[in-house]
Amino acid sequence: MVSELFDPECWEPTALNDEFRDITYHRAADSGTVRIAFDRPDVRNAFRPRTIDELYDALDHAKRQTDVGCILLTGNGPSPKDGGWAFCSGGDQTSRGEDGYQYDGDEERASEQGRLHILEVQRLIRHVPKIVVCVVPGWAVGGGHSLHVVCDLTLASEDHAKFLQTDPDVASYDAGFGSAYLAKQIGQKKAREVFFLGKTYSAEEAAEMGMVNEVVPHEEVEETALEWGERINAKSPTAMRMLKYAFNMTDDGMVGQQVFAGEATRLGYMTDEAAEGRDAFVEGRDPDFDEFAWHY
Ligand SMILES: CC(C)(COP(=O)(O)OP(=O)(O)OC[C@H]1O[C@@H](n2cnc3c(N)ncnc32)[C@H](O)[C@@H]1OP(=O)(O)O)[C@@H](O)C(=O)NCCC(=O)NCCSC(=O)CCC(=O)c1ccccc1C(=O)O
Repeated sequence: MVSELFDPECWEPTALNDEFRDITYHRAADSGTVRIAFDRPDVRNAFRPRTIDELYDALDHAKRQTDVGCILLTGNGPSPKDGGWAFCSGGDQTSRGEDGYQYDGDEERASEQGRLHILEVQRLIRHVPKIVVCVVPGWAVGGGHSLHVVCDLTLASEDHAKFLQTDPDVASYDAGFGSAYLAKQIGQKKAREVFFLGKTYSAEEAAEMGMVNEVVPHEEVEETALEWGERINAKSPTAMRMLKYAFNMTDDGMVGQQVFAGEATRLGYMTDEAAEGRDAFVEGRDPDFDEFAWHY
């Protein structure tokens, strides 16, 4: 069993799925939605360096599927130990060494240095030209909380989802999206409360604060997520991509401008006008742009 909420009839394992140990990676049987899930339920889906490597690889693979418009990011469960549910409880504190999180005991990667590369995953979620939905079936804590913040949308289980920031308890601090971008979502006072008081919020409270889009009964979470995927996939890929980058741009500085502008350039390249510029160069003649309007 992948997860108690996982309906095997709706999903097919991707080619990469068998290579992964810490996550699972499926594609919807009849729509352009993929499901990437933390698969360490006995430790509330805490991530170690290997987990992050696999997550990055799955997201990067999903990015390159041109018939996929929606990525669901979730956590498998419940825990076989105590029945607890989690999306993700952040960095695995037992893997934490002096210079980051260690590949200890991971025979394939043991020689590498400590890592802090969940931020690379955050940036990929931010820039992937698809809509990323965080599907929260239980705890979203620490670095797991920050992941939900950076996703485009969040759907939460009414019964088990709980939101908590423990970063300062373990002397960690996500000073980027996890905190500053959270403040854009729920306001400065509330974001400071999340970090400085470390309260636990229910799914309903998180929705009222503006960091969760919708709360549904636990057993309906994945069904609803798949419905969201279908809604997303029915829309114009170009419009959705440009909108995502437009939403990002005001907070992402020059990188936000670069990503949006890159897509504008792609659209420009698709025109006859751009073809004339390219062809003129290749044919060794001056370009003739006379037939192209100076649009206003
Ligand atoms: C998540 C809890 C609130 C759940 O509480 P509860 O339901 O009572 O369950 P427990 O009995 O506590 O836990 C069950 C079981 O899981 C183990 N476990 C839980 N979380 C972790 C964890 N994060 N690491 C390791 N193990 C974990 C727990 O020990 C139990 O094991 P047993 O053997 O069964 O006893 C609660 O568990 C909790 O508070 N967990 C800790 C949450 C936490 O502090 N997370 C780390 C925050 S810091 C972080 O995430 C790093 C952020 C980060 O990645 C980053 C930030 C900035 C720059 C770079 C980076 C980066 O790249 O790393």
